Amino acid sequence: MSTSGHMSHCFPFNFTRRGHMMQHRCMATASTPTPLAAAKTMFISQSTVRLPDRVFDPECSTRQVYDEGAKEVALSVLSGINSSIFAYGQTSSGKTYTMVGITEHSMAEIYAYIDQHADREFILKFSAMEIYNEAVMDLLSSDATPLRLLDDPEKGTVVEKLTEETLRDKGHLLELLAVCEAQRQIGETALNETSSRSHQILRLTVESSAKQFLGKGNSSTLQACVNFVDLAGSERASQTAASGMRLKEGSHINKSLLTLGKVIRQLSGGRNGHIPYRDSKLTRILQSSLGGNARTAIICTMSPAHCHVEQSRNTLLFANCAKNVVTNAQVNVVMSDKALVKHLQRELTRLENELKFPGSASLSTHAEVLKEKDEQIKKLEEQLKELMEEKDTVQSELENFRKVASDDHLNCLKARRWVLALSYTYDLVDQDLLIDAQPGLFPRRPSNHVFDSIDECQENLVAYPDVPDVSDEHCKEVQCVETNGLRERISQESFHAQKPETPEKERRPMMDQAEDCTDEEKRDESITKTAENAIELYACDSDPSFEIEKPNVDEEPLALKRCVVSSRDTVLARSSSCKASFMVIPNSWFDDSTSMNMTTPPSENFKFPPRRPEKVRRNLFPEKVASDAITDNSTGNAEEESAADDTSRVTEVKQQTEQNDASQPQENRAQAGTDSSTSTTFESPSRWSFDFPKKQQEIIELWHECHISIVHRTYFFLLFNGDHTDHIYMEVEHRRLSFIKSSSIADGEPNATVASSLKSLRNERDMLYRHMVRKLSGAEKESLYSKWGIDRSSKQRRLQLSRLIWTQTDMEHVRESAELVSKMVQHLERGQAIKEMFGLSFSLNLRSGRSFSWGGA
Ligand SMILES: Nc1ncnc2c1ncn2[C@@H]1O[C@H](COP(=O)(O)OP(=O)(O)OP(=O)(O)O)[C@@H](O)[C@H]1O
Repeated sequence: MSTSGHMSHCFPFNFTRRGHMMQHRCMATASTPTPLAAAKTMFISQSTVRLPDRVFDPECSTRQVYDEGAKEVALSVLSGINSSIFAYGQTSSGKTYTMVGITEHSMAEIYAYIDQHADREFILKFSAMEIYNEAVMDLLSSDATPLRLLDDPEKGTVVEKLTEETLRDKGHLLELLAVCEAQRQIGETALNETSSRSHQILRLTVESSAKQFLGKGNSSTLQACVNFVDLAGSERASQTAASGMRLKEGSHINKSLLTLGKVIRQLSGGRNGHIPYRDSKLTRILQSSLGGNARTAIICTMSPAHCHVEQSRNTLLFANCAKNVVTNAQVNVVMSDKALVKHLQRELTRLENELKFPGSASLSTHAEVLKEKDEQIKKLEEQLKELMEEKDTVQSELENFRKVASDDHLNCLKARRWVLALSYTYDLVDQDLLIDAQPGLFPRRPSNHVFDSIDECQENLVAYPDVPDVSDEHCKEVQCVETNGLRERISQESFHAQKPETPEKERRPMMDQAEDCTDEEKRDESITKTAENAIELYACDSDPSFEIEKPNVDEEPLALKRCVVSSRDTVLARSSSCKASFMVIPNSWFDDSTSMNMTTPPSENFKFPPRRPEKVRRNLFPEKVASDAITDNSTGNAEEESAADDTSRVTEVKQQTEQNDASQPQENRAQAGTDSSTSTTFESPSRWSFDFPKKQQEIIELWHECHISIVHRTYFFLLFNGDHTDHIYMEVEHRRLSFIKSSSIADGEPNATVASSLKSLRNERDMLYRHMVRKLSGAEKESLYSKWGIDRSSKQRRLQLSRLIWTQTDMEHVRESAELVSKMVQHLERGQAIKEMFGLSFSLNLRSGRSFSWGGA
């Protein structure tokens, strides 16, 4: 590239077009109107690969520099992309020499391209200007008047009145180039005898259209310009020995080059802040080429002379910044009105489609949206299923309520029967005994008879006309039995003594008392007798061994006393009515709303083994039984054997009791006899702490076998935790459960009681299932699912959980179940319940406030 020998290197730096389409309104044309000036210009994005930066050695020809560093940029103009090629460097480093060669090669190739593309019509325009001492001069005009720079909103900076020649051919261009060269300010300096004293800008505008569309109104035209810029060289006055005019020129040159350096530096830093295009005419005119819609190549020239090392360094610094500048070159398409309308219509359709389907730009997006919707549908289906399950449960409950409501009358009648049983000695104790005592007074009924239906009950009432009808008010009497019956203690002797001899006229007032609910005392008196006896009978029948442990029955507290039976007490034996009184032990300590088992008639809850009352009677009244055996031959040998067994068992129990009393430490007995409050502790605390786990486990197993209410189990389990005063309650519970168990399978197979209990359990589980939603947090539920082996993805996991509660008898499961239920049941916290309610609550509780409610239910 060197011609004079003192220039050796050339650095072409290409400004690279990046980014995408920008609606850059720019017409890089002169002020002279062109045939396409009225048309609209569109900018179309085009991906362009950034050219590599190159360093050329002194021996490189200008052709090589052009080919490898400037050609692609220069020829971009044929594709509708603006381009610029700069030469930057110190004075006399070969800028002008290089740019002349680059311009010629470019022009030659442009014309060669035009020649090769006959299908397109090209229009080439040429303009030239120089900036001399900060004045813009038209190089194609003889007028030396400086031109003004105008800011056009569409075209950017425009040089006013700049001559733009439409080229006829290549020769015409060469002529104009010659004119420019002639017009340009050149001066002699110490470094260059033909030193350029101005910045020269040669501009070639190329417009091309496909010939086939020309004149049809729908053609589009590519329009772009290429600038060949030969900058004046930076110089030092000391080196150029400039003075006077040359010094002034040098000052302007340096000033404008300084601004160019600032702009390049600013642009290379990412366009942050103000870019001082307007600080010089050079940067103002080249604004679009430096940081706008153009591809740009900068050729930096340096002198190898050692004395120019500082200038060379500055040139390299400039080049280093320039290579980082990024421009936004676009393909400039000028469209006719018709073509523009067509294009805009297409664009409108596209935008409408985007509006119709927002966010659905791609198939992948569609798939994602569909997947999301599917998941939402699945969740909703799951929720719907759970809601349907809840609805079914509630419906079934509603049906139960309705049934209960419709059976209300039935229940009252059943309660009436029970009250009758309580009120009349005829049926209170054992009709067999009464009949035996006063034969003929009452018609005989099967000793173990249990009413199976209300019809039978009514028939029975008809069959016993002496028994007055009891109003529905007696339904309330049932409650009295529970609330008051246990408070009073009636002498067994007086009760027993009055019972057989009570004449009908004496019994009648008792009946009146039962009917008169306004007189509570009288009612209590008549009913509580039977209630107490019922309790005693219960204890009697459950486990004789319990009696053995009792050191002093007379001194036992009331609660205990009612659970302990002496051989004398058992004379009351059981009757169907007695059995009723504690057959209605609530299987479910449950909400009133679910207490259908509460309304279950006592006689339907449990049924005695058919032969059992007879056996008890035989044991207790062997003489009477013997006489009965004479008059009633219906009893067989088996019964006699059984009676003998029972008799021997009672005898054995008595013997054991005596032995136990004898072996009991004196101090214990003394204490038991003097301190009734502590006499409930049958065993020493140390022994009880040893026996408690065993007893507790037995009770748990009995709960399981007897299908006892979950809430009851939970309540009991949480309340009684090994304290020595718990002994009595646990003993009572144990006996109660033992009795229920033996009664429920008395016939060798489960009776209706089991089904009823199971139904109650199911209802409880349903309630648990519903309450889990509100009472348990998501984390708690998740933890339980995993702990109890429930598949967390299962749709019925909550239902499964409710079905697993209290289904095992191992202590860990029991404890977890109790904790879980306590969370869901109101008033189940420790301390809110009283232990006493477990000791003697054996009577019917139709509307008792003691029933536990579900929180929020
Ligand atoms: N590659 C080259 N081969 C041969 N001669 C060259 C070459 N480059 C430059 N010259 C000669 O060097 C001299 C200075 O070159 P040129 O005028 O191009 O420098 P310049 O950088 O334009 O100087 P200024 O900034 O002062 O205008 C000219 O006589 C030119 O012919």
